[in-house]
Amino acid sequence: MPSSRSRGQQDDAETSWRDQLSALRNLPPFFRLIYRTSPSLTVTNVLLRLVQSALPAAKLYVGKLIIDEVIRILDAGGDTTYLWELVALELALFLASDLLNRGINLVDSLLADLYTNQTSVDLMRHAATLDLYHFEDAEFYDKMERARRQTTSRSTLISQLLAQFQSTVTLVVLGVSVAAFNPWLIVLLVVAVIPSFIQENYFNQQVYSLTRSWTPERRELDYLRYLGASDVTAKEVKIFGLADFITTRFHKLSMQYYHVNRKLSIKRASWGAFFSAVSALTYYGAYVLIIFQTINGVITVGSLTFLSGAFRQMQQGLQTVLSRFSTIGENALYLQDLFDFFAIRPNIADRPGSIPFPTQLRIGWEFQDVSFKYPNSDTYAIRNLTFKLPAGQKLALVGENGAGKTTLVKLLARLYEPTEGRILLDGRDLREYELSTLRDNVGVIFQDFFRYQLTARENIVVGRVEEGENTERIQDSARKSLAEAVINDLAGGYDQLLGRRFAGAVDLSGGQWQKIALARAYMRDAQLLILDEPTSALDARAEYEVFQRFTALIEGKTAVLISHRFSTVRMADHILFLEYGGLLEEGSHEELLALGGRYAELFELQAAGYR
Ligand SMILES: Nc1ncnc2c1ncn2[C@@H]1O[C@H](COP(=O)(O)OP(=O)(O)OP(=O)(O)O)[C@@H](O)[C@H]1O
Repeated sequence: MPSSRSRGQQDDAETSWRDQLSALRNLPPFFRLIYRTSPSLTVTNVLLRLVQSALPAAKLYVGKLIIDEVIRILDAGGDTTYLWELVALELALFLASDLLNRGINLVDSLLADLYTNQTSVDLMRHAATLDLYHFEDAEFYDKMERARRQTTSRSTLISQLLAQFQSTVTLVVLGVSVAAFNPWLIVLLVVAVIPSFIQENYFNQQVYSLTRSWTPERRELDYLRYLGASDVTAKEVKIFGLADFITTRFHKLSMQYYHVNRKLSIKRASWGAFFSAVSALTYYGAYVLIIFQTINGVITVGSLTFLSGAFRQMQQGLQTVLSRFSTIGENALYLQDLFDFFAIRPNIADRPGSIPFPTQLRIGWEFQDVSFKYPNSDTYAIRNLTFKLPAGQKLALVGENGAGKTTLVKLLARLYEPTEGRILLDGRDLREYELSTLRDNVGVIFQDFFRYQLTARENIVVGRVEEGENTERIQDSARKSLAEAVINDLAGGYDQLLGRRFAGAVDLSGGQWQKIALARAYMRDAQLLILDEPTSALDARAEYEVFQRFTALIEGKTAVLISHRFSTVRMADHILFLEYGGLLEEGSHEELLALGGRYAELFELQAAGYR
């Protein structure tokens, strides 16, 4: 995959410190998201951490007082009450710190769980508002994939962010008390930690660039993993003997990733070791300085333990704060993906002043010189199409594979909008109607309808979830679509779990699935019903029966049928014959036969096959 590699390397160079710093601007909206998830947990968390952050300095200071008091008693003797009070106080501080830590961890994990749930819901809701073409676009898919990862992995950012706040307060408290004894210790501290921070930050940013630039490959790896081990593909993998093909491809790609990643990890570990040695040296430098001061009588032995303890804690604390700062910066960069995803707006949306779909169609639909190009394609899928679909008419679409039948259906349902020309509904542009009522009134069963791994009943109910409790309607729909016989044969009847994914589920044949999916069409009160070849797996007689019932049962409603079987197509009032996205012939079955054109030719071809 040479092209994507070179693109990846370009990304490497592009993701700079500046990106990371500017990504920090994502933190306030992120914090608002956390707060919105649970205001009470967020406030509790901050308060607990605030108290906790004062404890390290307090514990060290009480330790100092204890040592000084012990030395005083050793030198001069006297009452030990004060000493025991100090010991009791240190114990209390220790217990409080442990308790606070547990409280903080608990609140952190509760908050993270709630946040993950909330963002997952937000993500699904937002995805539902987007245009169909977004999902057919690879770049969008990468973005969505990255955003999806954010919903779970970003929950650790919550505790990082709050811990950062806590550590900073701890550092300030320790810093003020150390500076009171010897300000030079602070300078030493900063000198020791800054270079290590810079290297840490550099490598974090490298890892981010690497992960990001490998998104397409990681998606491919996920896909290969799915191909290699999934119920859906198992059959073909066996028949075609694809296991080796898939695993070799997976292995090759995963090793490529492993090698670049290993190189970076080794570099990171080596530099990390070097800087940690520098840290150790400065710590002992400071230690020697404090020991000299104690020997010279400038400070007490208690202060020696306080200062060396505080210095070590500050050094570790500062290192943690700085490296966490770069992890936060890196996480904030990832957060950008989530916010970018939420910023995508659908093009197909209600316009100001949109009107509800007519309760009763008067005129019907009209295509006026409609042309359409898929956003990612240079060629027209529909070309200069002009035709009328009067209210109540049963229209059939015929044409060879790729002629544009499904595309025309997508335009009718406004899943896409024409690139040129207009689609009118009762004399007004389709875009003037509210999307929600349009979707309620246009029911489509696609050839690649979805097989939900749910119960038979739920598989029908998805046609109109509002009617989920209406058993009569569900059974009626099943009867109309010929699914009733299929369901009656199932051990669990309507409550039988279908598919292969879950335990106790029963899989159906292609034709049986189609009958169930067709029942969805009858669940709706839609004014336009479209069947886009959902009957291809039915035998010829069953398809004939299904369509005959369909046209009779939806009497008075407008319908569009797509089928490659002429025995079915001839039932329609009007037929459009499409070729290369354009209209080649149109008329009733008899008219088209009389015309003696392509329709007649293909009809004869099929009829001859049956003779
Ligand atoms: N999502 C898409 N992005 C880009 N091009 C597409 C997309 N879907 C379809 N096309 C192209 O648009 C043209 C029309 O496809 P369409 O699916 O409408 O044909 P069809 O008549 O329904 O075919 P079939 O009988 O095989 O179902 C084809 O050339 C196809 O390659």
